Amino acid sequence: DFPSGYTGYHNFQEMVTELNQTVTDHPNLVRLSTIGKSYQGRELWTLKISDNPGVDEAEPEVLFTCNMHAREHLTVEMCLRIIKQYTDGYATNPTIKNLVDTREIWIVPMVNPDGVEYDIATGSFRSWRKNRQPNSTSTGTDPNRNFGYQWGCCGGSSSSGSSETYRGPSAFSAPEVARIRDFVNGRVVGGVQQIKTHIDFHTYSELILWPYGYTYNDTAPGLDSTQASAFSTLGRRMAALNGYTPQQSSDLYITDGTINDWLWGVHKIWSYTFEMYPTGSGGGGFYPRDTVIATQTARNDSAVELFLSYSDCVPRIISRTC
Ligand SMILES: CC(C)C[C@H](NS(N)(=O)=O)C(=O)O
Ligand SMILES: [Zn+2]
Repeated sequence: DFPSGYTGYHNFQEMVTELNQTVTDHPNLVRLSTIGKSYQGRELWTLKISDNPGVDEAEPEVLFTCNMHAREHLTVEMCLRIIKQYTDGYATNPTIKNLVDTREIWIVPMVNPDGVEYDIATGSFRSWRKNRQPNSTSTGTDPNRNFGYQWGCCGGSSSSGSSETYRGPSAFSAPEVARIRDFVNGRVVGGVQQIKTHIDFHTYSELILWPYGYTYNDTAPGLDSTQASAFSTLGRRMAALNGYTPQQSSDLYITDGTINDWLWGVHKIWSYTFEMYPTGSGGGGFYPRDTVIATQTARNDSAVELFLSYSDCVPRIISRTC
């Protein structure tokens, strides 16, 4: 489990307990489901938040994913913060009520539960990143290099099984990644993808990132200048609220097979990565103590609210129609 100084973080079971409590507290606002299992058989729990959550209403859908990388434990806390804000806040905050009434919000708080449990299993952190799936030479596929858009195209991942950015033997070879693929593909209803926007929470560096990651070019097939402008405008507006640095993903470094590139490249979902606190190893790097959880998750409240407000039509932020 988490060592002392870190017991405020949620391990897999504590996260599940929190989800079950949310269902108990807000039965009319949430539905708990699983999109399948991790490599080692842990459920990939998914919470839907909306009015009439048992009904697929004709409302824009929003996806939040967290803890894809095992050691990035602050991110499961971010997904739990969003769950708390948009359920506990429903009765008292009219802005939150309106967003919940007019959107369907999907949250996957722990995309990589096997990696999370491995990282904390000995009581000392192991700096684990990947999933726990064996490969030909080592263990672990990087889920954020295993998605099937421009997979392995561009030097933004590794073919070596021991690498931290091992892309896997083929796209979607990681069960956790294949389950996200299946869930998102399943949200195509009547030929129309219902999910309009997505944020993938990572740590660290305090950045807001948008596609593409596989190329340095601002525009590329499937991403024109108007779309690039909408991505950057919303990214900059959110960064003004949380103090992160906004930039195209590849300005950080080239990556291929990421969730952001697949969600946009294949589904035209406006997909971002938030790299949370700290900016550098001075703040504890991947392992800030649990005393930062409350402030560093609440820090994103207004950015998430703005994001949800534009989730029906992101181009509206540059005065375009959908
Ligand atoms: C989303 C990309 C561009 C950055 C991310 N950085 S992290 N969270 O793994 O350190 C990653 O390498 O997957
Ligand atoms: Zn990460």
